[in-house]
Amino acid sequence: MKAAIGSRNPAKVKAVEDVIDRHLISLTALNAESRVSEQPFSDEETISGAINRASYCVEHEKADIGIGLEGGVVETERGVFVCNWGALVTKEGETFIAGGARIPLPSEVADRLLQGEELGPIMEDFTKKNNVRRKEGAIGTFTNERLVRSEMFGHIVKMLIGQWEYSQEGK
Ligand SMILES: O=P(O)(O)OP(=O)(O)OP(=O)(O)OC[C@H]1O[C@@H](n2cnc3c(O)ncnc32)[C@H](O)[C@@H]1O
Ligand SMILES: [Mg+2]
Repeated sequence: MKAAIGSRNPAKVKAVEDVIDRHLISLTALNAESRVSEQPFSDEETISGAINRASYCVEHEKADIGIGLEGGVVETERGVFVCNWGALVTKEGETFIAGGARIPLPSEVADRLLQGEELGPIMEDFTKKNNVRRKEGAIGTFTNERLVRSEMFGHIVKMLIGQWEYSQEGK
């Protein structure tokens, strides 16, 4: 069984490596097109990005299962929240989706997002650290690293693989 993850971001690749059984499933990581904005601004756009990445893996990498993980933000009456979505697409054409933990962003960060900046660079400025998005992520920074980006994506991957396994039972 061949799986592919549609990103080379270590926070995303680690999430999949931590969950799948590498004895049963081989894993390739590739930069898949999300075909949404660099900074998705709604659940729907973020879900589309995740599905597009997962489908790209099945089409271009001939994977049995493609996994797409996408980060975005959503504007609510209680502020701008980080949102994260994952999709698993099978070569048979089934699609499973799952959403991740979300927290509100501080107003300094939210204001810059609303002015059109991307969360990745904003986080580097805010923390004075490089590559936050490839490491702890915004979710890690603002939870005092009690929940880092790879673990948050790991929850999503568990929910994706679990739904796919459940659908296989009795087949
Ligand atoms: O290489 P890819 O897979 O694209 O990984 P990415 O870090 O760019 O992640 P996404 O494209 O899924 O995220 C969309 C945007 O939101 C930013 N972003 C999302 N979550 C973040 C986080 O937890 N910390 C920092 N930046 C984040 C990211 O830098 C992008 O600008
Ligand atoms: Mg990106």
